[in-house]
Amino acid sequence: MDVCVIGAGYVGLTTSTVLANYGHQVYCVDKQKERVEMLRRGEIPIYEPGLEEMLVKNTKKGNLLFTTDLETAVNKSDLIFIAVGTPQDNDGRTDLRFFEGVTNELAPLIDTYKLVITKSTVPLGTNEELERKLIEKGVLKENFDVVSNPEFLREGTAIHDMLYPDKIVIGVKEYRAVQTLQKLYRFIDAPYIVTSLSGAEMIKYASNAFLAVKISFINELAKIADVYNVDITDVALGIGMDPRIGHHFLQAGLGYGGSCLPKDLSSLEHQSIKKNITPHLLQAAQTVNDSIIDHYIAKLKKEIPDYQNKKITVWGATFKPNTDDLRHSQALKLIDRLVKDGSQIRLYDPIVSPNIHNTITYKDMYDSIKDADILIIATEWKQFIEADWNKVSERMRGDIVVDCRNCLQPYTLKKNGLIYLGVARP
Ligand SMILES: NC(=O)C1=CN([C@@H]2O[C@H](COP(=O)(O)OP(=O)(O)OC[C@H]3O[C@@H](n4cnc5c(N)ncnc54)[C@H](O)[C@@H]3O)[C@@H](O)[C@H]2O)C=CC1
Ligand SMILES: O=C(O)[C@H]1O[C@H](OP(=O)(O)OP(=O)(O)OC[C@H]2O[C@@H](n3ccc(=O)[nH]c3=O)[C@H](O)[C@@H]2O)[C@H](O)[C@@H](O)[C@@H]1O
Repeated sequence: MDVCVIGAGYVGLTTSTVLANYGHQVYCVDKQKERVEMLRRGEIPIYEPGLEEMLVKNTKKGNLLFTTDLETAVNKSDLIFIAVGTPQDNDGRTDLRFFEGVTNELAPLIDTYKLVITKSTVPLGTNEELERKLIEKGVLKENFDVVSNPEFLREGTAIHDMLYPDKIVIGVKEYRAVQTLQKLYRFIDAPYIVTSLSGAEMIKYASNAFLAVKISFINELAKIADVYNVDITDVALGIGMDPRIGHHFLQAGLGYGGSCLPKDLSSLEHQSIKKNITPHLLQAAQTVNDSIIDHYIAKLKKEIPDYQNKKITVWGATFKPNTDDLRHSQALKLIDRLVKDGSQIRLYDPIVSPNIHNTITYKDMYDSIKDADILIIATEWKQFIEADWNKVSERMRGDIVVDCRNCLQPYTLKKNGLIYLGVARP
């Protein structure tokens, strides 16, 4: 099938590459000229394991073309995916600027039948509104169907998640659209959940909200466990054995960040308030997440009252491992807070070198800890979990390692003469 994908971000690039890899002809459109030129050269603007190789292979085969020319891409395609960003505005609502921009650009280009598929995460009612606007702008009703097909991939495992999803959610008004999508996704073996346009929109928000609530739940329990000298990892293991609870998303730590969980939870909160429903649980999850940095700074202060005068090294800047995404990174929030308190920070991250006031970034992990008094692990990259702790101990001046992600083995550190401070791990 001939497919146009609008937006060459994490979702647009993964969708385009996977569809091209399984035999479809894909035109991936982005309005950023430099990004398109980079992609044409086979360079990828994001870090996503495995994506570059698959992208380059399909670009060379001619299955995957990058362009800024929306008109040609739409003319050549039967299916149009919208995968542009839907960020958070200053009040925490969804900023639909890019999505509405696409609606306006698409309307004059649709003069034969197209399936318009929304991959972007959009508030309830947005796809109904998209249909209404296209008709209002002169597109004939018989020339298109709108489909809501939200994406559930995680950064860092995007290709795997797209190829092996636990379900494919399709919100439709016309059943014929379901058959077309089943043909498109014939290489994916997953159950289909077919629902209304807003039903699909809500499944997406509900998923991210549930994950955020689950993380805040374990983080709140970690605070309680800490004061009772209980190891929170034992508690997570214990409750996770119950299949009704499950082990996933029970890792206590610095809290959730990234480009989606925080913004989608906040958006759902606003969508709810707009209809006069107070979303107590959603608000509580955000309150817990917002409190974590302060909580652990207070803990650090208790252990080391003059921590501002110490040499602190932070390992990890991205919002989680295996991505270069710094959006809403809790690690960056922690660094920001330490800098505000007067500390000079030395930072090492395996992928990014962000330019942060009063922070020196290092290219080598072990150089970054030379003469450090305190080492803080803010993101659980594999390199940190597998670090040579004897070397760390020799390089550091002090002996304190703060594991904000509970990703290290306390015993290994203690064996190497280091003091381990985890999250509720006595
Ligand atoms: N990042 C992720 O892991 C996931 C994101 N989502 C959702 O997917 C959507 C996209 O997210 P990301 O890929 O992270 O976004 P992104 O911000 O990384 O990329 C969006 C791209 O769209 C382009 N764009 C904006 N307006 C355009 C226009 N009018 N024409 C052509 N290109 C345009 C931008 O230049 C940018 O390259 C969001 O709604 C997000 O909530 C859903 C699941 C996973
Ligand atoms: O809508 C989206 O964009 C995506 O948002 C999340 O994916 P992602 O943001 O890539 O990252 P996650 O793996 O969900 O992690 C989110 C945050 O939660 C934190 N986390 C995760 C799990 C856990 O147990 N504890 C915890 O603190 C991570 O460190 C990270 O900061 C969802 O997991 C995806 O299903 C969804 O498609």
